[in-house]
Amino acid sequence: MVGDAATGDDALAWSDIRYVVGRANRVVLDGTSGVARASRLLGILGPSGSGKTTLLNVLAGRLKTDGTATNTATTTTMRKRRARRGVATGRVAYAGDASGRGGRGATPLSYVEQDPKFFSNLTVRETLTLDAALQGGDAADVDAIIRRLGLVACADSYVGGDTGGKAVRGISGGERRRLAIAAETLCLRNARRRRDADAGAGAGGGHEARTSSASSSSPQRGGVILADEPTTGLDAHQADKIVQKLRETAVEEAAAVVCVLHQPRSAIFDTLDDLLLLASGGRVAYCGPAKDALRHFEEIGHACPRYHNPAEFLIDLVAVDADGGVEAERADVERVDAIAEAWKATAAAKRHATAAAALLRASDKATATATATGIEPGARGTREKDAGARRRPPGAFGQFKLLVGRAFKQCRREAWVNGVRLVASAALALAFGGCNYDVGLGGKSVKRRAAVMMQACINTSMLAVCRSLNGFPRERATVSREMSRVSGGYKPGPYFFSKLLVETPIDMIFPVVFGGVMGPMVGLRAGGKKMFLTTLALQTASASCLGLSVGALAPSAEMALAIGPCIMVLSIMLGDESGAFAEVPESLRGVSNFSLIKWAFRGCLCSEFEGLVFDPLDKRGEEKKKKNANGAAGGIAKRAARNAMEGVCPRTGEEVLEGLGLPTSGGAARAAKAQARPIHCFPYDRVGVVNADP
Ligand SMILES: Nc1ncnc2c1ncn2[C@@H]1O[C@H](COP(=O)(O)OP(=O)(O)OP(=O)(O)O)[C@@H](O)[C@H]1O
Repeated sequence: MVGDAATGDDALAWSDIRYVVGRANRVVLDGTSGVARASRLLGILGPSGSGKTTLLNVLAGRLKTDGTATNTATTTTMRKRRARRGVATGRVAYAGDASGRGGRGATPLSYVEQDPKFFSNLTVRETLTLDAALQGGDAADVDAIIRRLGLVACADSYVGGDTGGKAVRGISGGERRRLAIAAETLCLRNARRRRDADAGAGAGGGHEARTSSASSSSPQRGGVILADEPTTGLDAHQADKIVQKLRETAVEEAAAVVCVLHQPRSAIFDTLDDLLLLASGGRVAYCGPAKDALRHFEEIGHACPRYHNPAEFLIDLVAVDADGGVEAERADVERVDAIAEAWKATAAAKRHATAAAALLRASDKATATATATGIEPGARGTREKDAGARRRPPGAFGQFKLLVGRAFKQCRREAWVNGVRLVASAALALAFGGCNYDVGLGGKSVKRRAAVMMQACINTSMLAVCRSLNGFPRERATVSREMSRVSGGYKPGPYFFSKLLVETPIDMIFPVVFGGVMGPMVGLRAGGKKMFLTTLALQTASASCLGLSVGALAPSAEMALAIGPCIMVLSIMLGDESGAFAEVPESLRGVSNFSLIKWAFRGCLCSEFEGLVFDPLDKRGEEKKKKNANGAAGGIAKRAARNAMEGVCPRTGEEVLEGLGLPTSGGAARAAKAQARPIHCFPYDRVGVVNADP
């Protein structure tokens, strides 16, 4: 029978997948069933909007299924309710995974993204070597995979792109896709290796129990690779090459490779082992060997005209054209209905409809046998063969070390960016210093010193927040792909701390340069310089933490860039606890502890005024002040500070601090401690305290 090939090597089966969306309950997938087999390349084809990507997401476990069997009574209301929660109904079963909910379970599974993102300033080889190290894999695999995927010529070129580093020209689009396949194959290989080396865990052993003889004789093979539109945007030659490589990978790894394809040309269609044709409305029109597809459609009255591209013919055949008028649309719907019904009547379709349940039963049975005999499934022959592959993926500290290495490499290769930042910091300091040149020690200098401190705090934190808000969301897609990998996926902690350890000290240099140049120009107290610069440096670290947290918690880069500045403005509004510039209402005093500016400003004021002795006869800066005064002096101070602002010269800085309600000794050190707190307790997993009360 057409489409009913050998059944002993099903690696993945799904049955009766149904998914509806929106208030109108639009059906995206309508009872879709099928199988993917080990060592074969299955192409999913269909008109635009037929649900190809949605189905791939279901197979990947990105869109969960509820695990209901084909004939389980599920009411329409239940289905709708689940759809509203973003859950599809039906079953997805991987060989070796008994859950039926489409999760990856113990089955090695890799997903090749449509637009794969990598760290732009690592080379192809470095990218794969780091992946292998994170997965506890064999470095020799990297060279083999580079050769297999035809990446030898570009192995030492930067990956390029604008994510995860500076925007650089790198490898071509085709090479990038092949790199993605290489990375995911490596991941699959290491996941399998670990599963097989983990004789005790053995949940994936069902795979060997059921898959081909090649797979059982070599524990290093098997698994599933899913690829979403890997040829989109490539020229015909590159697209051919990608599909060819996917097929080679399926054979070499004995893996089931499933890919969504858009309008493939004949050569690509010929490369496919199996074909799943989805009709408009998410129904299956065909699922079986690609070479038998045209015969099946000929048998039901739809012969492919000579010299037509079979892929285009089939896609057109199952498409409903809503723009061609009512009659044409009705004819299309009737044709597609007939094709879907004809497929349902085939023996292959009936087998597919129950294949997922069979796969789950087989997994259950393998697990039960293993429990009864004490021999773990998949353990057969693996201990001896895989003795050298027992290396475990590194733990959190090992991951941290590897990620620090990458962060360091990135920073080294972006040295020119830091050079520009250094020059910009010095230039900004000159501008600040020029505007507030030599404020002197007279009464008027109190206000000007306070203003300089506030401006320095705002400038420092804004620069640090903007940098991490701009940088991190660009890395995020790459990082979340790496984190979610079935093998070598790391936790957020090692990643964030590696960034903080490498990037923050570099970031701290710029405020120190800024303060170091600006301070003497303004005439800030020399004795307070060390604490002033420390405060600015800590301020940068706190602001970077805030930027990274917002970047991690916001769902998109755009939202992060919208939220970050709002938090900064609030921080500025609530940052002046002393009331030197703006009164913070009593009811908001508690909230002001979360202000990024508050502790930095307090630290700067304390470091500047503690130990400062004023000179009432010093009139430096006053003439200029009169010109600029504009009558604004009235609102900026209170108590003794107000007197000082109005020209009544205090004797010491402590008097000013007392007037502002700040500690007269040790205040800067305590503020620094408060600033450092969010760096110790980096809140990467929640939006929370940014600056805590000391
Ligand atoms: N969560 C969702 N909410 C609303 N509509 C959705 C959702 N998921 C999928 N759809 C709709 O379901 C249909 C199928 O989407 P899908 O991306 O799977 O199609 P496709 O066959 O891959 O299309 P294309 O070939 O154009 O990429 C589309 O019309 C899409 O808009």
